[in-house]
Amino acid sequence: MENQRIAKISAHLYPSNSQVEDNSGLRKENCRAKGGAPGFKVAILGAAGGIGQPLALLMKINPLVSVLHLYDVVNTPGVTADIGHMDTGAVVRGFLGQAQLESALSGMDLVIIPAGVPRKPGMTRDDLFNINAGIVRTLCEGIARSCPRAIVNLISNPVNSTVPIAAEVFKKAGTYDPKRLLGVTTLDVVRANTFVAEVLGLDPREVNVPVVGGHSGVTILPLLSQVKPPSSFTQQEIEYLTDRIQNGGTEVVEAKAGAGSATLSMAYAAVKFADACLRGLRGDAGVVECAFVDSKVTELPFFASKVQLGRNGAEEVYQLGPLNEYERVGLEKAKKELAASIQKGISFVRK
Ligand SMILES: NC(=O)c1ccc[n+]([C@@H]2O[C@H](COP(=O)([O-])OP(=O)(O)OC[C@H]3O[C@@H](n4cnc5c(N)ncnc54)[C@H](O)[C@@H]3O)[C@@H](O)[C@H]2O)c1
Ligand SMILES: O=C(O)C[C@H](O)C(=O)O
Repeated sequence: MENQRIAKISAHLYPSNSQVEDNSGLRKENCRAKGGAPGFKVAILGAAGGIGQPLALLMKINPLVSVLHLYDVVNTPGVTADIGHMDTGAVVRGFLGQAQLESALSGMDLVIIPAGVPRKPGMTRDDLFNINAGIVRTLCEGIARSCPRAIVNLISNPVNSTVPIAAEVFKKAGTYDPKRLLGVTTLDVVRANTFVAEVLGLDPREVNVPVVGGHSGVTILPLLSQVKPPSSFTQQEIEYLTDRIQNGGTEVVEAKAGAGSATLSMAYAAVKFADACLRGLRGDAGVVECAFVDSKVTELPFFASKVQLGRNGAEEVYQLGPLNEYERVGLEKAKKELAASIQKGISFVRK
């Protein structure tokens, strides 16, 4: 019933998914456009949300994007109308509700997923599992049907479990390509760069901190011994920075006091990562970012580390490099928690 109502509203709002208004009498097919500009086709699932809206805005500005599909179960007509008026290259189309998921996904090169509920103070990311696991499963089933070769950037929490869920869905459908599924941990790197730069008195744009493991509490493992430019830290600085990076998400959740979690810095991080994926797809050399991927770096089936992005997604997953004693202890803690979260995701689909 609800789906029918949404489909009806949507058909009215998007008669041909044209950017040209019907009420002028001028229809898309009567315009002089010769087809899309060169570039990649990108879909955002959860595009009307706190992350989705600024992410859509930033992707509309990205010169590598020719077509931008905005999908959500609410509010995409308004977001699409608004963003569609920006005089940048990408053509924007909106899709509302499950009935339009297939159209939203068909032909996409990159799918970014920030759909799902965010934390409130006092919650862990794992507390989101019960709601977000089902959302991610449904969306990934759609990807397996409509764009099985797309690169997938998964943002929805808990990332340590939603990436294994997505992998299981794709395996079930026979479409799993481990290189094409990437859990987005860029916000941890963005935060680490910011906090380390502050301590060292540097410009954050000059700093690069590898952050490995996963995306929750102790699974977020900054490798301060590998910071670029090479830097040394006191033990007090190491403990302060590790704690702040691991709890950066909670810092924002508490500051927002019930109004959600990081959205603006996350949209920035998501675009940074998506842009790297698109440059990789284009064939640029030397595009390296941290991401939570199918991995043989540890005994765990998934792990975040530096990956080389190319025409096929995560083409090379890099080893961790030399760790100091503090980082080795942190790695053991991270692996213990990660193992349980990964298994929880796998069991959700296999049960
Ligand atoms: N990976 C990271 O670093 C990171 C950072 C910040 C937030 N997150 C996570 O991202 C998710 C979204 O956060 P937010 O602040 O944008 O939340 P939000 O509630 O503001 O937006 C979520 C959007 O998802 C939509 N949605 C719900 N079910 C859907 C479905 N089945 N299909 C499509 N869309 C659906 C909602 O309608 C809403 O518009 C949360 O799970 C949050 O924890 C991850
Ligand atoms: O902390 C959260 O719940 C959202 C996100 O994972 C973050 O790191 O900001």
